[in-house]
Amino acid sequence: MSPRARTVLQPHATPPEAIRNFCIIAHIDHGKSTLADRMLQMTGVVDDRAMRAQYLDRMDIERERGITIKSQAVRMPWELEGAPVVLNMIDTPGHVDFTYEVSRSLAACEGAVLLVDAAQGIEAQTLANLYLAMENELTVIPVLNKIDLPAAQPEKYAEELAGLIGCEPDDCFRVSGKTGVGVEPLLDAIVRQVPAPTGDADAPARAMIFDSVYDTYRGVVTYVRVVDGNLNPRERIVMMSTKATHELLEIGVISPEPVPGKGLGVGEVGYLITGVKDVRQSRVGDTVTNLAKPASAPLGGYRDPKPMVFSGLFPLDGSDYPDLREALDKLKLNDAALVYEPETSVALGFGFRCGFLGLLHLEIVRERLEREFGLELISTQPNVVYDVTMDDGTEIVVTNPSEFPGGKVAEVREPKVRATILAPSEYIGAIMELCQGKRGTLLGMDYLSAERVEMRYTLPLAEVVFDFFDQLKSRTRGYASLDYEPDGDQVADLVKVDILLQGETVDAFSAIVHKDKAYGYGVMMAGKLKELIPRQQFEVPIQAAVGARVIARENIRAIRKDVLAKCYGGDISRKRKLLEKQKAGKKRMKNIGSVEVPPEAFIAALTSDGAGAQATKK
Ligand SMILES: Nc1nc2c(ncn2[C@@H]2O[C@H](COP(=O)(O)OP(=O)(O)OP(=O)(O)O)[C@@H](O)[C@H]2O)c(=O)[nH]1
Repeated sequence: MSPRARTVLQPHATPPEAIRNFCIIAHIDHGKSTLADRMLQMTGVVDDRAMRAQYLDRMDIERERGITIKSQAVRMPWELEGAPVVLNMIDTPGHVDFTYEVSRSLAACEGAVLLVDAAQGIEAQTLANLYLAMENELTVIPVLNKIDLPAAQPEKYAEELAGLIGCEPDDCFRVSGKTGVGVEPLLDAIVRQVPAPTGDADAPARAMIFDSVYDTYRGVVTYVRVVDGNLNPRERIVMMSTKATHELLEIGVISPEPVPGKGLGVGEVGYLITGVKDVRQSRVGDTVTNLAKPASAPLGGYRDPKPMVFSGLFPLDGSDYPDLREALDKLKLNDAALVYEPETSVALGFGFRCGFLGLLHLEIVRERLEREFGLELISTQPNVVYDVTMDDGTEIVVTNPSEFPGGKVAEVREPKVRATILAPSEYIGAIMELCQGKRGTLLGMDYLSAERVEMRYTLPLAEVVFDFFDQLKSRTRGYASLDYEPDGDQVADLVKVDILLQGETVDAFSAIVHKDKAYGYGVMMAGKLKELIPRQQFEVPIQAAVGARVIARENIRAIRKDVLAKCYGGDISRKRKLLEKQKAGKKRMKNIGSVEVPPEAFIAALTSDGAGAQATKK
């Protein structure tokens, strides 16, 4: 694969007419990173020897799981009919948890390559991303990928894709990111079809931050798209949402490694370094301007990252608590959406209540804590945020079930989402049944072709974050895909179910559930704990209760474990040894009242129903 000859334009001296800013949008696994790799190779940005699979996915976790968490922007030189051009490719994350980051990356572009796996067809995220691209008024180039696969059906899916975006099936490009077939014509099409950026070169500088990444050596690296004016090294800049000022220590482009330059002009995409150490000081969506000649208004679309899902994280070994705090402090530098505060649990000891964008975000954070910081953790059932209004008008925001007020509650509001589900039409019945069971409301249904249907629902977020995705997959044999976005909140009939061991509430197991599901949750949890908690020397009742009303009960029968039974003859030193051993074993136990529970029982009870398992790759 030899790169085509080209002239390289310098960032500060590139006229906007020669710039094309585009991104690749696709459902997870449809081959976005592979296609991006091929483009890097064909434009000569990465030579064949340095190429490694998924060049742009830098974090180890990303490469191992094959998902893209952080977007990156790469500048690629290209030439069409003798005219040099610059292609800025912005790689976007594909998962629902990161929709806001996707929307900011899209806002930095004029065009989008809509990539669809030619063996799979359109999926829920293809649609969600297409709608986002249309909202941002991007020119969409439809592309069918993986045409080298024997199972590829490009003709069939070209019809589907053309019907969706209103073009002719022949307008859909057919490529293979793996073999490189069709990629060169696609690069030419990007130059022809995607509009060049427009902006006022003489106006005060305005650049939008679409990503910011913490680098151990350089501090925060901020990715920006210049809309008006220009940014130059050593200038002082202002972040318009926080009014914080910084000096521009370095400004440049990524191609594919950082190349410092003399500045960025209208339409350019690049990075800046100011020496700040925390990504919160350089927020995605914010506008950067010049301190000496500031812009009067920021660019639109800025939003604070808002955690949607909360969970408690506790070290398995209580003495690791300071390490956990330090690890979270470090992770926060790279993750503006992660929030946490100390929490104490009767059952699990000292830990942190953490807020995440969604379940995948939770899993990634947890995995990084375990892998990069060597911590062993227990995480409690994830829950959403509830707004509770009391009879006397007091408002309480509940991020932890144990904070749910016991008094006179007037109203509880829970977040809801708009979900888009795509599946073969034979599964309509199964999907409807599932969504109804999850308190969903059908908003509409459309056939994309004779055998594929798009269903739109509103669902409570709390029902989606548990095992919804797993159930959807199993009921549709893996054929359905799901995407969702926040859609305000709704009043719901919710109660808190407590689990009591010998009359003591075990806070880690309290849950806020719909009234109709309280009984089911109580019976399930009591049954599970009965299996998991070893018998004690006295009878232990396990109860599930809503307020003072017990809704389910199990008993763990008593035993008397006589460790001295084997010890005949009365050898006192051996007796002592056995008693010592028993004492050491007891040390690891957590005490709930007088009931001793091994930590493993908590872990099993909290994880065995797969609450977090659905956050893995789609
Ligand atoms: N046969 C074939 N396989 C491909 C092609 N493009 C990608 N793949 C494979 O499809 C899988 C997913 O590709 P990725 O490039 O990681 O997909 P992605 O869309 O970037 O995935 P995320 O980063 O998770 O969003 C990988 O196993 C690739 O090797 C192609 O053109 N042909």
